Amino acid sequence: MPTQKHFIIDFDSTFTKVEALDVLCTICIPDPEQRQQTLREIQRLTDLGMEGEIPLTESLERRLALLKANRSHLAELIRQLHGQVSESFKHNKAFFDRFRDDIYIISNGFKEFIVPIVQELGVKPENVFANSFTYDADGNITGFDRDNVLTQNQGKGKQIQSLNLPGEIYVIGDGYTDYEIKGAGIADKFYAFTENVERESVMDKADHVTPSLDEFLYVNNLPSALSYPKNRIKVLVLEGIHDKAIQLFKNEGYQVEVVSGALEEDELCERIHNVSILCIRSKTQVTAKVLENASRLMAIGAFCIGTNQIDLATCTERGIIVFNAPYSNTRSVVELALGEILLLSRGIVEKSNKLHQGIWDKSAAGAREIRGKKLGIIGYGSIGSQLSVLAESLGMEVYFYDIVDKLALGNAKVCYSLSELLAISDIVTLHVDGRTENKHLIGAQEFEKMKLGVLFLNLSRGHVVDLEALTANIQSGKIKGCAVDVFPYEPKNNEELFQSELRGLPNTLLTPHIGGSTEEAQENIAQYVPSKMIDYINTGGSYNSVNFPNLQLPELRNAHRLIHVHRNVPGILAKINNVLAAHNINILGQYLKTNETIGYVITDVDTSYDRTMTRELKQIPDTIKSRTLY
Ligand SMILES: NC(=O)c1ccc[n+]([C@@H]2O[C@H](COP(=O)([O-])OP(=O)(O)OC[C@H]3O[C@@H](n4cnc5c(N)ncnc54)[C@H](O)[C@@H]3O)[C@@H](O)[C@H]2O)c1
Ligand SMILES: O=C(O)CC[C@@H](O)C(=O)O
Repeated sequence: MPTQKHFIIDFDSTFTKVEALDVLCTICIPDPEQRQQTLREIQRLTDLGMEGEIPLTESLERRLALLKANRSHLAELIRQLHGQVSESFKHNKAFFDRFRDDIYIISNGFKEFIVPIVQELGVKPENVFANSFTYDADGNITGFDRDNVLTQNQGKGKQIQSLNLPGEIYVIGDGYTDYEIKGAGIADKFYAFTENVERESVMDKADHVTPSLDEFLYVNNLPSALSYPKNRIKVLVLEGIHDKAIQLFKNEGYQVEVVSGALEEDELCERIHNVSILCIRSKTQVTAKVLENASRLMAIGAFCIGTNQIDLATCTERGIIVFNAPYSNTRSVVELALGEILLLSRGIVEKSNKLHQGIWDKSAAGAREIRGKKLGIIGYGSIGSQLSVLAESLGMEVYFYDIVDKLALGNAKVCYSLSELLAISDIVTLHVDGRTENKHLIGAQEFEKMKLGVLFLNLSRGHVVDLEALTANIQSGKIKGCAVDVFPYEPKNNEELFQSELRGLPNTLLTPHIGGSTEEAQENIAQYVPSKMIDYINTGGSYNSVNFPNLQLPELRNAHRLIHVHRNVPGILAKINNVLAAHNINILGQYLKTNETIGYVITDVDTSYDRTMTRELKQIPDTIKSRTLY
């Protein structure tokens, strides 16, 4: 017969996100300034009591004296506390139902407000042990019932002892008085609960730090609302990604580690072992070697457009999904390109540099309007085509070349070869993607084909242009003005020196890969990419991923979802269904999509089944990854 388990749960900052007396303070002190002052003092006294610095009775006495609360305030307090139950408690109602008889709330708070709140999750009122207020004739709260054992030193332990509970006792709480129960040898295990507050002195003493009730249930093999505790999902965020992304991951309950710059291959290999989600921009190279070290990696987010820095083929073979932000910074790049075209046409770099040296060079020589000039766009994708529209609206004549048939927007004219475009354009601007075949797409021969005095821009990828040839053509005067935002090697952070043959060349605008670096774009990206990754973790949805077959999935309701990624070989779907049939499992919905490398099958099933089935799914030959969601 399994040993009976009893669960002792603290109330303030554990069952609820807040300390009830803090909330009471905001209700019963009307003057804002006095309220703030009192609140600060109350919080200080709470911490002193919770960390074991002063006796809890003293902390309680001093807080109540400051509050000057009345019985009439309690209804509003209870109303507000109803909305403050800890998230992981709320979604684990099934645990509270199943262990109704074995769950106890033992708190140094007050029964008057604890009972109505914990009853919401089905805790029995007779299993709540807490203090009670004392009142005067006008209903003012004067103190607390001194005969209650909870007012004594080690009161919680004494209370539990008096219950004579057979079996194992587990305590979950955030305060020193919760640890004391275990310290006095009355409980078997103490779990420091950190979903709402983290107290080092309490965490140090815990058998296990539990950032949520899900984690507690997971480590104790108890029924949980989630298939996997979110706090076990580690996110590594590199390259100065916008804070909004970090916040979104934290809100989900993930553990987030942030590094401001990029990491070299060996460093990344070291740090990626326990990482489930990797977030990068354009600098970090995610190589096959990195991926070999990433046994837990589920998803990579490229917080940019380009994904050429990621070994996509290996990611796919390993069942690692990749997302990017294909449109979030398009407008920013287009605006920079346009601004640079205007500045270069007027020779503003030279003029500005000279004036900084005190040289007044007021002349129109070589300065041109962009109206009526021929703009040649190489790569007519999201950026190229948007630039085409804006450039036309400024009166430019637009030509474009793309290796794929593209619909010309407005009056833009298609060129059928790169040579044709190079020969016709007054300004050449590069907006191709970073595929390896595009290395040195523009070199000596291509510069040769351009007009004398051409303006040249590269805001796509560094390796697309042969820099030696570019330098020679700027020095010779063939290129009259040039703007470069991307380089074959880019510093990994703002501390590293930028070395390039382009430094110091005339009428050459150099920018540190900031085409997409506007606050608007970075914020958009930081919203878009995490939302895709979180959706993939929570539902299996792969819509708009770079390398997975794209599946948009219905919400999971009263079902478990089996996610299976496998090599794209014949017969896997049949094998999955054979396993399910052998276990007599009812399929509620099934979705399959494949690409050249992998198949992606999602199966929603009834929730009661023999859990050994999931092991059998993993053992199907050619399985890459398999997980269950609920
Ligand atoms: N500087 C920055 O900060 C910044 C910001 C965003 C994007 N980018 C880069 O800009 C480039 C374009 O981005 P996008 O969103 O428009 O990409 P996109 O994929 O929408 O468009 C790229 C286009 O280039 C075409 N193409 C590829 N190779 C070609 C070739 N050899 N000749 C002609 N056409 C070719 C493709 O067919 C496609 O139409 C990418 O390299 C991206 O990484 C840079
Ligand atoms: O922000 C970055 O690092 C890259 C920006 C840009 O090159 C992109 O691919 O979106």
